[in-house]
Amino acid sequence: MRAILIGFMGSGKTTVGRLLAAALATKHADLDDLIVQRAGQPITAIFDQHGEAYFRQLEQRTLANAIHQPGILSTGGGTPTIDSNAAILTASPVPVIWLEASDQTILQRVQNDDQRPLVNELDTQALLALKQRRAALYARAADLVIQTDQLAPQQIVTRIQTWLGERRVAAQA
Ligand SMILES: Nc1ncnc2c1ncn2[C@@H]1O[C@H](COP(=O)(O)OP(=O)(O)O)[C@@H](O)[C@H]1O
Ligand SMILES: O=C(O)C1=C[C@@H](OP(=O)(O)O)[C@@H](O)[C@H](O)C1
Ligand SMILES: [Mg+2]
Repeated sequence: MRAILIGFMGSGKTTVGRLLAAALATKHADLDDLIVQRAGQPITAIFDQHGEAYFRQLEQRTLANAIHQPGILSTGGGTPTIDSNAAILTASPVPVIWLEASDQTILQRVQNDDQRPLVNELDTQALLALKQRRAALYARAADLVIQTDQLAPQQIVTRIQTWLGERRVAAQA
């Protein structure tokens, strides 16, 4: 992988990852899509029929495999909150980019989408409490943080490309 995107549900990992991969003319992998392929059922059905713990097992195995593939990886919002996943992210030389967004932005983006089991299950207060708890874990895993509230997806892509370019130059110096 050339870059890994992390952040809360609705922060734009899937959207930005796809655009970033296109801009870099490389592949895009979305961890949730890989899990759905592996399980043969949508995320909501995995949670309903097997529970979150089973989803997390699939997520861990899928991450361990995906990290060695080329391209851009968009994770799920819970990925870095599992210790073994955080260890994989930290051990890997691949840069980890945290897409940050305010509570208000996140709520606007996820509230009318029924494809996220945790959004369906938690009320607003509990969802925002989860976001707050996870922030420290995202911060620990991240090499770059981008505050995305005022940025369109393509602007975020440009920022990431600039940062990756600077990083490459610094590594060569
Ligand atoms: N920077 C942005 N500005 C406006 N809308 C965005 C932005 N990033 C993502 N979105 C929208 O927010 C929703 C959630 O984005 P998504 O990429 O699925 O997030 P994630 O994968 O982090 O859960 C989608 O409807 C997407 O179009
Ligand atoms: O935050 C989470 O625990 C989850 C986030 C989702 O991905 P997105 O962050 O892409 O919505 C998906 O992995 C699953 O619903 C669990
Ligand atoms: Mg996503």
